[in-house]
Amino acid sequence: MEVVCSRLSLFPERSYTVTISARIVNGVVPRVVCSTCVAVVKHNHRRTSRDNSATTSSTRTRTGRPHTSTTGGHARKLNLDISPHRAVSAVRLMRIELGGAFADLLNEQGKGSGDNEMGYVERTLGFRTRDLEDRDLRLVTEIVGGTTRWKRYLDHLILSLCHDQNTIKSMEPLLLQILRIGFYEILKLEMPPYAVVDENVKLAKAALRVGAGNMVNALLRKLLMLKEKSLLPEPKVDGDERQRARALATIHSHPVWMVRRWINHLGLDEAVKFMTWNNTDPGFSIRVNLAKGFTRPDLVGELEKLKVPYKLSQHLDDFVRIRTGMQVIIQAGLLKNGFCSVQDESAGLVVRVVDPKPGDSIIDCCAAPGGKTLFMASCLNGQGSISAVDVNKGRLRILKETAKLHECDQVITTIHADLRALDSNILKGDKVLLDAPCSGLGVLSKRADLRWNRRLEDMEELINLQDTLLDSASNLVKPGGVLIYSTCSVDPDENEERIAAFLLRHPEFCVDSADKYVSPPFVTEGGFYSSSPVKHSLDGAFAARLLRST
Ligand SMILES: C[S@@+](CC[C@H](N)C(=O)[O-])C[C@H]1O[C@@H](n2cnc3c(N)ncnc32)[C@H](O)[C@@H]1O
Repeated sequence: MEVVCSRLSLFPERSYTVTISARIVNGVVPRVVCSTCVAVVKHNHRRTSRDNSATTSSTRTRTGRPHTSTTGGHARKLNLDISPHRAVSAVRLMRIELGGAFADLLNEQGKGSGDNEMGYVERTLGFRTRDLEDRDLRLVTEIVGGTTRWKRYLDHLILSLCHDQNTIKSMEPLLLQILRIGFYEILKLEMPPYAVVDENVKLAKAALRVGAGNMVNALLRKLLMLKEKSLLPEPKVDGDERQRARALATIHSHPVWMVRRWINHLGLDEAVKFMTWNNTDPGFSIRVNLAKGFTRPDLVGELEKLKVPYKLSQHLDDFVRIRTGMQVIIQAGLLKNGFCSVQDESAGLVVRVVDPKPGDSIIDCCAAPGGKTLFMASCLNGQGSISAVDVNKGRLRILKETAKLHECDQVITTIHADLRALDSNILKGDKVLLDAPCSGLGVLSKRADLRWNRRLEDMEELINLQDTLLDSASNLVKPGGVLIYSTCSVDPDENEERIAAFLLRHPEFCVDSADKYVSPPFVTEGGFYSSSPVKHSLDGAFAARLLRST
């Protein structure tokens, strides 16, 4: 029996196998929700059980478009009216929001995640638009990153502008993404407002139905009107500590628990500066690969040829900073050829704290995907060894392949193992780096969705793991050797507190100040390396050098 999904019309060209449990009464076919839409909805945790049940007799979507295609048929709809960057952004945002569920549905078509973006658009939105140009790609990156970061704030405004407070909860996932894109473009990007309204209305009509387009039109116009009159419904920062944190969390679009934590650790002003940093578009640093004989002047020459603006790093000789032009660098093949890699200077400075020298035997305990391993290997100049340990086989494979590409594989041995189970009688090193799994709270500007995936409960779990891994890593250090503990977090519980607890358990270790390895602005009172987004305009990172006496 051909079944028509009455729910989301997200996947108009798919055919479905659906088990209908409702009975046909008086010849009326019950309205059904296809398994695909149910899966999407379930993963969004937004549906009530009422929505998943068969209710009425309609057999068409609200556009009147059947939600099935003729079996095996691929009637392509070409819609050149739709701006491709918005269509791609909406699909990417669906993938971020619905995670594995949505990606799996896309892959069900037998096409992996490497498939091109327009294929995704076609399968999920139901039409083809023109291919992305470089400018579109830049816009996709900007819109997807920005909309993801500002999600809490955008949802607050969408909710405030809807008459019914439940509207946002029951809203179709795709409609919500289109609204967020429109709100973000109007509020945070300097885009011509009426074009934004027009384009997002067209997208909603083509991908969903006319009614969805009308809703987008009404809400975006209302937003424009309120913005022009400076009447946006902003939360007020007053009340008790919790209420103030809630308001700040909405204004700066972060989870409440993070805001409370930062106000405690940093004070209000610094916490606000930190959130502002997390919401800015990150620049990137590029490290040249000396192991391949490619030098910073070589990279500068290439960037000038490609007309990519750059600045030389003030902290590291092998690094340059760029704000734009990453696509151009990728297309020129500079990364694919192994001439350079993307690495934040904050991570490069951790390697400076390790201080790898030709002849060293180094163990990198949590090595994959290998950013620090490769930088350390390039410092060895072909002499010495790095044992790169990681529990994640896939990520370790990437490390191995990249090491080959970077021509520094001769000094690297990969070891697929859980550090906690590694035999310390077999493996010992002069320098042991533990770049521990952490909350990543120092890299929130680069990883737009991370703030929404981390929970307060994760912190305790991570702290316990960090303690256990520190104990295991310490067993691998030769007497007279050094243990370096690092994170990409700015949270004292994951940094200074872990070292203090470790030193109590291990009196055979003492702190070796980082001031011999990095410049004074990066050295804390306790002798640790710490980079701060607010102070140094770099990602947040931490490293402690601990000398073993016996
Ligand atoms: C912060 S990442 C390391 C990043 C890496 N050092 C770099 O610079 O590219 C943490 C790594 O720890 C690994 N890991 C987590 N638990 C582990 C364990 N018990 N044993 C070994 N590796 C582990 C994860 O698989 C992950 O690759």
